[in-house]
Amino acid sequence: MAFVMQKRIDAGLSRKTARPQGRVVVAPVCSAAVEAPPAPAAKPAQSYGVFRLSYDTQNEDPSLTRTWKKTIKVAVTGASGNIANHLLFMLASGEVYGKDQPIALQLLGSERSKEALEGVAMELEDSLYPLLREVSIGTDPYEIFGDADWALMIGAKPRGPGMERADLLQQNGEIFQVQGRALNESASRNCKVLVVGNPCNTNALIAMENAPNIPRKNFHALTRLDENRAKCQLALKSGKFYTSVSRMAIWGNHSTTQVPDYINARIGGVPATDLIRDMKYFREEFTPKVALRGGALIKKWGRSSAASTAVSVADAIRSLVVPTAPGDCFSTGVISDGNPYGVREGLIFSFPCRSKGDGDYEICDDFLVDEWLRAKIRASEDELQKEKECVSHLIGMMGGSCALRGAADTTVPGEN
Ligand SMILES: NC(=O)c1ccc[n+]([C@@H]2O[C@H](COP(=O)([O-])OP(=O)(O)OC[C@H]3O[C@@H](n4cnc5c(N)ncnc54)[C@H](O)[C@@H]3O)[C@@H](O)[C@H]2O)c1
Repeated sequence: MAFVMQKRIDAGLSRKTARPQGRVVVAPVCSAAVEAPPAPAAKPAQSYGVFRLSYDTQNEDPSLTRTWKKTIKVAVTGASGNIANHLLFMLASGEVYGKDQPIALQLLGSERSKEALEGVAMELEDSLYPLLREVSIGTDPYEIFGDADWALMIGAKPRGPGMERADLLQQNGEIFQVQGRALNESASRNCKVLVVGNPCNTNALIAMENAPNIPRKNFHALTRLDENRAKCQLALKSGKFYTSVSRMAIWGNHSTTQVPDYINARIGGVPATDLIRDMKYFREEFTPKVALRGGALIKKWGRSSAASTAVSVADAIRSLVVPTAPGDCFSTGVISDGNPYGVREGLIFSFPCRSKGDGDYEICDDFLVDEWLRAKIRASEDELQKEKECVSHLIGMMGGSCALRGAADTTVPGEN
């Protein structure tokens, strides 16, 4: 049921006093800020700039606010980075969660990006998005994840010169261990978590294993960009516009071992393999074109694919809050526990999924897996198992050794 959101002013204090815990500065109706009494638990992040001001939706255009839902809190890490620079404005505009969904953005940056983060908040202020009701910024994940309904984990360090993927796993794994613990402590118990920062599958695994208070099912790694790229390639090859491509699954890791599944894909409702009768193309061209697309883009433009990644994050979220069309699927990296395809349990693995639009999902169980596909899936699964062993010390597992040292680099070109 929709209801009118309201920031009521009682006894001269803003809604922030409604939160029992935390030491917060509150803004009285018409005078300078006063301090609320200190409380024991972790303090919530303070609102930024214009977002400290009070509002009352009863004074706003009722045709706009009448049907609004309760505000959701969305935490975004790496908020001053390239991907977030596109994504935040999509989130605030309502095109991701809906035009009736007010939103609070809680933005996490690193110590180095503090000033830039303030710049991002200023741009959000100046954009005057009606649905954007609160913005807070900070560098403490315990604060920024406070009560978050969604955590979009984009922030990660880039690979330094000469670093192997195994080093990146270690470096960024430590970030996701800390942030997983913070999610566990501070976020909503049903927080949905989408990890973008690479290596995203294993980072999501680390965050999940460090956040036992949040259901394992709620953790996702972004493979939607790969799905979107695969749809585009099938459109280019078939001569049919990309809106006609469905059931385009990505299996496995977000790396060059990913498996874009042409066997189950459809174009205009017809199996892609009926329309494109060219197995050599599928096996030798299609798969590498999808996996290497980011590198091709950098060669042309000198920039990484931040905009299309942001769009794919928006798509990934929408896939969970809007029901999946009958017979279709979307790809997302999720916990493999209990999957119907015999993939080893305990990995964050990309599967074809569907959703009723309630934030939850199920893994589709009706995808055909032939011998070729199975071998490819197995290779990606093996890689993820090795990645897991490389970070065993970050997820409370005993005795893993890192077999990826000196291995071929499978990071998607154009990404760290
Ligand atoms: N899964 C995918 O499909 C996909 C696609 C593209 C990029 N990526 C990955 O997304 C990540 C971000 O890409 P980008 O282009 O936005 O990079 P970027 O370097 O522009 O931004 C990253 C931001 O993260 C911040 N950061 C670093 N450590 C942090 C921490 N501990 N907490 C919070 N913030 C922190 C940095 O200060 C920086 O502002 C990279 O790891 C990249 O490889 C994933």
